[in-house]
Amino acid sequence: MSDLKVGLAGLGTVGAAVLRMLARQEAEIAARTGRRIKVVAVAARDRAKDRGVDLSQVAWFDDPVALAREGEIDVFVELMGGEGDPAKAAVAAALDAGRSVVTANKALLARCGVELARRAEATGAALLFEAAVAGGIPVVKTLREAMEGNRLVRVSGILNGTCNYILTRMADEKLSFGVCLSEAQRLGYAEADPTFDIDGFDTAHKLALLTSLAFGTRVDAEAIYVEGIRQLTLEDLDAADDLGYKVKLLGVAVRTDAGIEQRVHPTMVPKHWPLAQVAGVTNAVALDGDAVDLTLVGPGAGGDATASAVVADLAEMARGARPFAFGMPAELLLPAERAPMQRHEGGYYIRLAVLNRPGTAAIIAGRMADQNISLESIVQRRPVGLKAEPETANVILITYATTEEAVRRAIAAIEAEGVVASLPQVIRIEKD
Ligand SMILES: NC(=O)C1=CN([C@@H]2O[C@H](COP(=O)(O)OP(=O)(O)OC[C@H]3O[C@@H](n4cnc5c(N)ncnc54)[C@H](O)[C@@H]3O)[C@@H](O)[C@H]2O)C=CC1
Ligand SMILES: N[C@@H](CC=O)C(=O)O
Ligand code: NA
Repeated sequence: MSDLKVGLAGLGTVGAAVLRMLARQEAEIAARTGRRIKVVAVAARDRAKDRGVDLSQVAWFDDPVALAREGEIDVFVELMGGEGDPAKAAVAAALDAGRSVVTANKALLARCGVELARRAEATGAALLFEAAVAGGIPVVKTLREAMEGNRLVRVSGILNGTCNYILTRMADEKLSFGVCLSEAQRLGYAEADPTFDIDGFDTAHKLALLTSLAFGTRVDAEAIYVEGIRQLTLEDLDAADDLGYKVKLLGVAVRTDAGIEQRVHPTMVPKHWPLAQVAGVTNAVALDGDAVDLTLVGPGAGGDATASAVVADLAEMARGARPFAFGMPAELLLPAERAPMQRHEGGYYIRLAVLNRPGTAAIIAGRMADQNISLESIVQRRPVGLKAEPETANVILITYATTEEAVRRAIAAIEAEGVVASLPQVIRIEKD
């Protein structure tokens, strides 16, 4: 059989790792798939940089779109990143020319995944993106191929390695947010613009793709309620620990009577839950079907972990597989009814920095009661480092199950009483 000729645009953390992995595994992959996978052309900004492989026989393109459109290739691999051009133009050019595409670019797919899937179908090309969701975990393939017999009810998990790395090191080693983020960047986990990670958008992009694969709906990132981890303090992580929880940034998509609820936010999970044990750059995705519940755990970011998924997609292409990008023809994907976040139900952690005055606790309890919110606990914690009688105190409330709407109303009513000194912290709780 002829070689599978690959053109690769973007030779950064993931692109360079893909080159090295293909070189390392060449014979093994050829034995398994019956074809050699050969990178014959690349587009990269820095020709001089050492990527640990010999690129002297490879054609260089300055313009990734030209590589995608004109390169003598069977498959175009997009590893530049970015939700717009040149990534979008290059992927579209390859698909329009009937060349299959492998990409790790969840930002691009979350914005125009359905459009790109349509382009692929129009020319008979494939669009594979295992690396775009939870790095090395084969969750896209699992949802596309292995859960057909199930009606999925919920898809959830830790989908961002950078955030889980930051939260783990902050909680375990009491390191500052900034130190942990810099380390995640140094290790190649973070996006080129790390605000995508820490403000929750990267998790939302991945969740949007999982939702489409799981529920057969059109990718709809706009429908996702998103909060990141930037506002979390060591004090919150400590308080959660004292209460028997770990804080994780979760992405959750769940069928409800009102439609599909999609949300990304820091979440307190009981310490004994397997999810709470998922540490560092590791990701975990739970797929809850009517017949099978399963959880996939593995490395969510980093060069080799992500390259593993890119190379698996290339091997699938070498075998001749041409699956639909989202598991079914794009025209059959349905628009999903959006369940509004205000109707979300669950427990809540609420930290209020309040003026240290008699009667404040009664005001808080009263406004909560007005909204029919039952409190599991109410604790006053002295702000970290303060020894003298403080002017403000942190009051931490844990609620029993209630609605987002009730919590927001109660907090607004407490703020209106003039006893709150700074913005309240709200963390949703998942319980047994
Ligand atoms: N780093 C990770 O752990 C993971 C990354 N991804 C995704 O993989 C993609 C690549 O990520 P990284 O390798 O981490 O990024 P990176 O920033 O290390 O590499 C991107 C490379 O693309 C090059 N590039 C950008 N624009 C270009 C252009 N116009 N022409 C030629 N080259 C261009 C850059 O110079 C850089 O070398 C992104 O879409 C990212 O979201 C997905 C999963 C995990
Ligand atoms: N920045 C992302 C990379 C993988 O998708 C992450 O940290 O998870
Ligand atoms: Na994956």
